[in-house]
Amino acid sequence: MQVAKALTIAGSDSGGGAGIQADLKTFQELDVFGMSAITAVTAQNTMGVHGVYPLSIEAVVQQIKVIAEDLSPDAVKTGMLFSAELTEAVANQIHTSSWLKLVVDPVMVAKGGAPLLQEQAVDSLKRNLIPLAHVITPNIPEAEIIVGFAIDTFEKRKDAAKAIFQLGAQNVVIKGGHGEGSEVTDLLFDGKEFHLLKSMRTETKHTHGTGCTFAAAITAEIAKGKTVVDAVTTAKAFIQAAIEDTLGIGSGHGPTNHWAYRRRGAK
Ligand SMILES: Nc1ncnc2c1ncn2[C@@H]1O[C@H](COP(=O)(O)OP(=O)(O)O)[C@@H](O)[C@H]1O
Ligand SMILES: Cc1ncc(COP(=O)(O)O)c(N)n1
Repeated sequence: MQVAKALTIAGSDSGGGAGIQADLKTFQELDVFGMSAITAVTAQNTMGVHGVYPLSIEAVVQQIKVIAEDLSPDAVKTGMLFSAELTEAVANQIHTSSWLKLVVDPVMVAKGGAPLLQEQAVDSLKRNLIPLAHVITPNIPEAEIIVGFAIDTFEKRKDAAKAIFQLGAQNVVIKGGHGEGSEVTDLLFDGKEFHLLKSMRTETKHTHGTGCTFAAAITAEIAKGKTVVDAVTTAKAFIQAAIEDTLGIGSGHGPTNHWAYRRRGAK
């Protein structure tokens, strides 16, 4: 039996909707064996981030090294990296392990506003990690921080995708959750062409972990050998189902429904 394997290098969300937990649930739903290297533990629920406890560089590097020695992932995803030092150490390990199928979700701020990446780490992200990315998936505020200009029109979004491509990412997906209108459009730039992925916008407050889940679904599909366009298309359907079939749990911004895509028989 051929088993596709994916590794997530990210933060733990005790509330289970984002971070490592969202990634592993998504990998499993898409028939991919999931592995994790935890960068930070967060005390989090649907009301917000109540504590952030980064792990030591040594602890993070060792998790990645032992996976590299034994389990060779077919694709790797990064999420919350918290500091410049952790970002650089993770990038070094990915480079040393020659992991080419890398999906970078440049997590910066939680939906409730808590910082998950220190400001001084943005430089390290741009210098060390983005050049290794096969796919990068910023939301609009993250893309603005990376490129340093405001994205207030669709043309500017295209300019931002080109600018991030120039930093070395081979495929750039600028997600549209933070845009406006009755549709949500994600924009994929592969260096040559722009691809638009559209869905109806669901009016809901339960969008905790949408970015993590979307990037994890891309990673799972790439681990199975799918092209980037196909992987992003499946990921868009996966997250749309997860948002539409809401679980409605927690009193704040609740998690998405990681079962929804499979239960719909969409797989
Ligand atoms: N209200 C919504 N309705 C439908 N799809 C959404 C909605 N919000 C986000 N999405 C989708 O979820 C994914 C994550 O988008 P976004 O919210 O922009 O990222 P992040 O969680 O990083 O802020 C994207 O594929 C986007 O199209
Ligand atoms: C540990 C961790 N990682 C990432 C996010 C971002 O979540 P979102 O996908 O909602 O932007 C989070 N809230 N917690």
